[in-house]
Amino acid sequence: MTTVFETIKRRRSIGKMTDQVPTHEQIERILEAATHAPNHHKTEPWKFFVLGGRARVELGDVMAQALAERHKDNPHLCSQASLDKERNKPLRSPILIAVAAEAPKQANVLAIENIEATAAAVQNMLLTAEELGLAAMWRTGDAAYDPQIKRWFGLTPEDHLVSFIYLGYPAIQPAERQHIPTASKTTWLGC
Ligand SMILES: Cc1cc2nc3c(=O)[nH]c(=O)nc-3n(C[C@H](O)[C@H](O)[C@H](O)COP(=O)(O)O)c2cc1C
Repeated sequence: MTTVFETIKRRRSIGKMTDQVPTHEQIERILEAATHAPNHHKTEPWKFFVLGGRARVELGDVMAQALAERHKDNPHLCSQASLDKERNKPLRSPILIAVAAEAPKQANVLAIENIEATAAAVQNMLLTAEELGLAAMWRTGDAAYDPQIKRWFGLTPEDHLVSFIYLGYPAIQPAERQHIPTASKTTWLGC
């Protein structure tokens, strides 16, 4: 039986995936794991958009349009090659899950706490993907913060796209990663 700690240590971002599509059961398990994340005021602020097949092509088209719009005053920053690159991004994996944090609906809820809860949900998803033997990668980039992209998902400008999770089966082995020792990040007080 693998422990949570072992799964945490084994998880790595994997950017290259095969064409094999994860099953609905696998995706549903990943979504369920997300909903067990801690969240203040029990807001459960997350929303998930599972994209496969043509939906990824449609998102890529909107991402390319949004890129062109962002650079409309400096079109030289927006070559055909960069538009094509942007359009192809969602095709890097067979499934893409966009994870959003809703803007607060109650006065006592802080936007940052909804984002934090959703980030915890994303980590649950990455760990569950790891446990299922899938490859996953948390990506953002300018598209995640673009109001036009949010609108395409039916989100408001105040909602936050916390993660595009690229999901599939690994086509590569992740490279070694060196961690900064916790000692240099930690201050012990009173113990
Ligand atoms: C908020 C956030 C945004 C990220 N966005 C990107 C991204 O746009 N592109 C990318 O290649 N990786 C992105 N990553 C993944 C990191 O590059 C990756 O987690 C880091 O290199 C550590 O590698 P590991 O996940 O294998 O431990 C993002 C991670 C987080 C937490």
